[in-house]
Amino acid sequence: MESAAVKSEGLVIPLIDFSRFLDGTPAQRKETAEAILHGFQTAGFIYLKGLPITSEYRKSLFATSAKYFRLPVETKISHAWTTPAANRGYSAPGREKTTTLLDFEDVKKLRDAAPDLKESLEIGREGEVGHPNHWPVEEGELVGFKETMLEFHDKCRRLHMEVMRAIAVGLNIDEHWFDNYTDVGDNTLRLLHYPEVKKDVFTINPGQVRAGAHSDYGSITLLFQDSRGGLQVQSPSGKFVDATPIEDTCVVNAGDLLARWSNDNIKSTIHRVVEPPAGDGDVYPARYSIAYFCNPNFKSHIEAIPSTYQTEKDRKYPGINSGDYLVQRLAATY
Ligand SMILES: O=C(O)CCC(=O)C(=O)O
Ligand SMILES: [Fe+2]
Repeated sequence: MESAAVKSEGLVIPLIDFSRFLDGTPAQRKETAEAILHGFQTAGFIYLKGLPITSEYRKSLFATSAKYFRLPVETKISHAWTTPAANRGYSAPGREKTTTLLDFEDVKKLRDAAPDLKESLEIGREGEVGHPNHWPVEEGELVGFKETMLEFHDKCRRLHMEVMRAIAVGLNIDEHWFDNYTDVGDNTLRLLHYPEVKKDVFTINPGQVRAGAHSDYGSITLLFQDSRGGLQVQSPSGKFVDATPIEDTCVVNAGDLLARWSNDNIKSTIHRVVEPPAGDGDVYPARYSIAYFCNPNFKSHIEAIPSTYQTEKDRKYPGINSGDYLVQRLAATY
């Protein structure tokens, strides 16, 4: 059943057992779908447990990610991130600055003052014409890397479709309404590594964070975090609240395009990553997370979902192409 994973400063993030949607009775499915929609409408964030992802699988995935980040930086740079349209490859520390600013020059200033302390690898849909993934060479510890990541990409593609089905049930529209918008899997798997860092880096520069405050761009994000902590979500009053790691759960948050698609019925909430709770010693240990950014198929035309408005004049936004919207958002932050 449902309980609160986070409850602070007016922010309530529910913890929901997704197996009750996937395998439950019709009544359990409906109840779970309503809880999920309610979480997205109020916090913009939920935690899901009971996922078809075992803890062994998850451990092995994080171990594979850590092996990738152990590669020498020159090797990683050889398959670097290139353009917003491709959105694939390696980003070295300081490359991307996540922010709520939309102007490239404003973002640049902020990045120069307090670069994000993270590195990442973006993996897009394998086979997207014109945009090959930038795979590391498979040798040594990295043998099997591509297969592991593509398998996980597909598991998450299915999970995205199921979460959108839950949203549809919650909204009282056809359960499969979103299927034609989510089946292609134009989603991005992002491995993230926040390297070990001296504690005084944060005290010397009070603006320093591991990842700057931002909202995500797409439909939903599936976020798998390790046990370190540091993720924070903005409360209705503007305070940042810890979204503490809970074993074997996935944090799911709605993105800006889903907020727009739902006529602002669903919230895309600002979040960031700061230093974890202080432990002993003069360094904060490394943190790993794996984010899967889900999007409506890039070819989709996004217009207010039925049931999220009453009359034509209640529609807040004109229609927009999903792929164009996302590329425009990515272009500001790199
Ligand atoms: O690493 C995390 O926990 C959050 C990362 C994130 O919000 C992002 O990459 O959009
Ligand atoms: Fe994010």
